[in-house]
Amino acid sequence: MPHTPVWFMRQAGRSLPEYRKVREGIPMLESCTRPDLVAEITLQPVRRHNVDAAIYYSDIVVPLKAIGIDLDIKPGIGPLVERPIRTRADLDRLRDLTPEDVSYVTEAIGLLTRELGPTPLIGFAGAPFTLASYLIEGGPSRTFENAKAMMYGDPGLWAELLDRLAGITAAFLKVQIEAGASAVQLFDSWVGALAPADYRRSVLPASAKVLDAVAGYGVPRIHFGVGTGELLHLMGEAGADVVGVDWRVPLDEAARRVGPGKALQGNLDPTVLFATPEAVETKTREVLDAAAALEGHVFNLGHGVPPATDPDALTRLVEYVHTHTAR
Ligand SMILES: Cc1c2[nH]c(c1CCC(=O)O)Cc1[nH]c(c(CCC(=O)O)c1C)Cc1[nH]c(c(CCC(=O)O)c1C)Cc1[nH]c(c(C)c1CCC(=O)O)C2
Repeated sequence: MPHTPVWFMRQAGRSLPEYRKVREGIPMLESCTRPDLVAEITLQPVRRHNVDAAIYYSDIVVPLKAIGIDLDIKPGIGPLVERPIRTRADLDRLRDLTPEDVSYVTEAIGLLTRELGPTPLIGFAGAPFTLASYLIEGGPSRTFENAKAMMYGDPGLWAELLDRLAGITAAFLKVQIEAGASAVQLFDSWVGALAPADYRRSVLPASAKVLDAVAGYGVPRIHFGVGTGELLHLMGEAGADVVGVDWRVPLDEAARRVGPGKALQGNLDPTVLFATPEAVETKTREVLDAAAALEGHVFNLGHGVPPATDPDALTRLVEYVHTHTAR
């Protein structure tokens, strides 16, 4: 590529008026099962911002819904699970995922790879910890008290739950890759709530199982979480090719923590987008300078695009990264 590649987590979605228009009256999870709508929403930010990759429009809870978990996404709140997973008997509700459960994904990716041409399509899934946090808590949480109660108090049950989720997640990523996704991202958004020793013991084996299950396809595997400064080394150890970094750790320091042999993705603070264009450029320059000596860099925000972002700020940012990293 003649410049540093750039895309944005949550580049599709509420920051775009064209997204709000096509989603009118259609619930989030229903929209994820309609291949024509999925393709259109995935393509919207590619057309508008000239980003270097599309990310498949879906949600981390889609594979759980597909195997029959009773959950919904409430606007402004997030995923809510009717009957949380708390006991060994509850594990029976987490059956394996088959390609037939998510045939709309295969169909949508077929449409997308034809439309996208050479532009890569990034598939994704939620990592076992982050999925478990929603399943056990029953919804979003700041403290993860129920999830941690299981992790600390019943490590056997916890390990079985995470292992089952790893199988579902791996199957879901395989469907996306076999349909044509050219890279995958494993979102462990909330894993920064853990201390390194607990991550190593209670989470790393399940995430490593997912990453290992798709290693043979040869597509780049990105692994991302928020607030993971103290976990970066271990997240690299879990096996990804690219480690996503939030805005709290500069990329040169992140590279020291992750160690050699990996590319990094990130890490502009998303809320910088609410500042003046000059401030966005200054902060972007800082990210690019910190990335100068990396083995590989994919420019991104340190987390998802906030819904209230002015889309023009994102278009300008892509242009800035392209022109200032031109080789
Ligand atoms: C934790 C998490 C979830 N979902 C996801 C994560 C991991 C990424 C992250 O850390 O942000 C992943 C996700 N969800 C969505 C995408 C789309 C692809 C893209 O990045 O452009 C991706 C990659 C669409 C979505 N997922 C959701 C929306 C908004 C729903 C809507 O438009 O009605 C979109 C576009 C809903 C959702 N789903 C989830 C939350 C917290 C929310 C927000 C609730 C709200 O604020 O309304 C769970």
